[in-house]
Amino acid sequence: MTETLSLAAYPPEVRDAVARTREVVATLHAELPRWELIVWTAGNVSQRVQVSPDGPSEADLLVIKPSGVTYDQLTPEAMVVCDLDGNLVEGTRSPSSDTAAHAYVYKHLPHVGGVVHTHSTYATAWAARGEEVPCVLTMMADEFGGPIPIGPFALIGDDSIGRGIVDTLSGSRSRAVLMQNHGPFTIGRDAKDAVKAAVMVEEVARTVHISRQLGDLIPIAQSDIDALYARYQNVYGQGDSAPVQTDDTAAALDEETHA
Ligand SMILES: O=C(CO)[C@@H](O)[C@@H](O)COP(=O)(O)O
Repeated sequence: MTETLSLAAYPPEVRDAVARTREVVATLHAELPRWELIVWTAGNVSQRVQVSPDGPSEADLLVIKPSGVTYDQLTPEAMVVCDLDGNLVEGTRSPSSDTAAHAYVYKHLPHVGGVVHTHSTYATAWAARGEEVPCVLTMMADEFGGPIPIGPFALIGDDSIGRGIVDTLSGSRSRAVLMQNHGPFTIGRDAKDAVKAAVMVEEVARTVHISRQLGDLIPIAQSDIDALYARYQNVYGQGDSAPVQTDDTAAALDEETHA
């Protein structure tokens, strides 16, 4: 944590957005124990706060939980606000130890509005082997557009985890990456979308793990993966749950549209 800035330096509409985001991020942290994605304090959720009406920028802020605080204490007031260089903007406690990773993702992937990190059991077991989860379920094609990739081993404390996340996801349609020997990080158009990806990556990691113990996995043809993913982007649900679009997704959709 470096210099402390003040939220008073930001216009009222940003301060209001921070207050709303505190509520969202505090509420979403309760989803991690609810879906059994964490033990003790081993997980965190953040959401971007855009400071310009023109869209996301490196001047944005993020709201994240304080480090090492149990989830029963994570009220909106307990949340911490930082800029994308990790500077504390508002908060009485130290931000999550993964703040630098979250901030790096927001800085380098402007379409990302939410980031989640857990140590969920099955996804982390795949990370311990440095093995990507192959795309053998239609739900994986829907949600992740392919396999769940592995990111490099990286020590916590600087932006190396964030760099590993961005380098891995920039070449993938997946909204989840398994950082080797560490665990899953997920991204989304907002924090709720990233929490959904965290729930789904643990579900598919468990299913594929169990299936592989019982026999050989059957791959899904790439053309079918592409069709399932494109459908999920355009048809599933009420039209408001389409996952965050990466450059690859946008290109795939463009190809699909003009095929
Ligand atoms: O993975 C790690 C530490 O290795 C962290 O994500 C985990 O302990 C949660 O830390 P925070 O309580 O968010 O600082």
